[in-house]
Amino acid sequence: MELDKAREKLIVALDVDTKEQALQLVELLQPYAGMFKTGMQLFYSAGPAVVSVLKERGAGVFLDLKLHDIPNTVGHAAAVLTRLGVSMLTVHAAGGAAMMRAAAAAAGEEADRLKIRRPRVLAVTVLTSIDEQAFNRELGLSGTVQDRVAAWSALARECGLDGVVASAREAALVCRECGPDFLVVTPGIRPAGAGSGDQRRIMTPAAALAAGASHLVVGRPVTGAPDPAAAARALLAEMAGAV
Ligand SMILES: O=C(O)c1cc(=O)[nH]c(=O)n1[C@@H]1O[C@H](COP(=O)(O)O)[C@@H](O)[C@H]1O
Repeated sequence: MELDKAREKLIVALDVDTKEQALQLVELLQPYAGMFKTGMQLFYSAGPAVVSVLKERGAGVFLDLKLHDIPNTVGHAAAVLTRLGVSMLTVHAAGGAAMMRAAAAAAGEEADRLKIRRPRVLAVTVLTSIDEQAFNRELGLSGTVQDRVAAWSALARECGLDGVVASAREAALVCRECGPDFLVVTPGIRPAGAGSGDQRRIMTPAAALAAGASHLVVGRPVTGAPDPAAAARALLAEMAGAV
């Protein structure tokens, strides 16, 4: 794969407290990443304005707030977030079909009203920090993680969502279930030898792409490295060599 194509697939998670820290990372990492993810930590601390600041730098923004509430609340929240002009946003598949439909519809309607590009709405399936044991014993869900991810992916697609967030271990299954245009965004990426931290269902960048992941979300292995730019460069080189 060409480096440019690999870059489009790399999303760096800006899990920091301040706008200044986020901008410092963007400056270092923009040559290597196609998009930057603003999650709860940065958004709750720096506020919605941080999205505009990132966009001014030319960065595509993946706004990962994992909405999970009743359909009416999630629909209105998705409309508000659409106004920020983000490229992607997330809801939890566990919120159910009506909630996912409300999010997709509201994002589409608001984008049409403002004549802006509709953000891609993604369903978070089973968090990558959950292993089979926690899935069965703590969440009280029966069956396997793979089956749950496949079922929630199919439901998300039926509800008009653009893709899912899942571990790369389920990427091939989701591609088979939902087709090549459905996005499979995979966190829990760890280069060989990197510490897994709180992640449980992990994969290397090359293996994730080979399994069919459309985008890789990477945080600490890059942002926590002594030289984040060098870590991102190495990761991108591994991705480019993968398929
Ligand atoms: O929605 C997400 O992005 C997400 C879903 C998931 O199942 N697991 C997961 O780790 N994430 C996010 O992906 C990023 C992973 O960060 P690192 O573990 O530092 O690479 C974090 O920002 C998480 O919030």
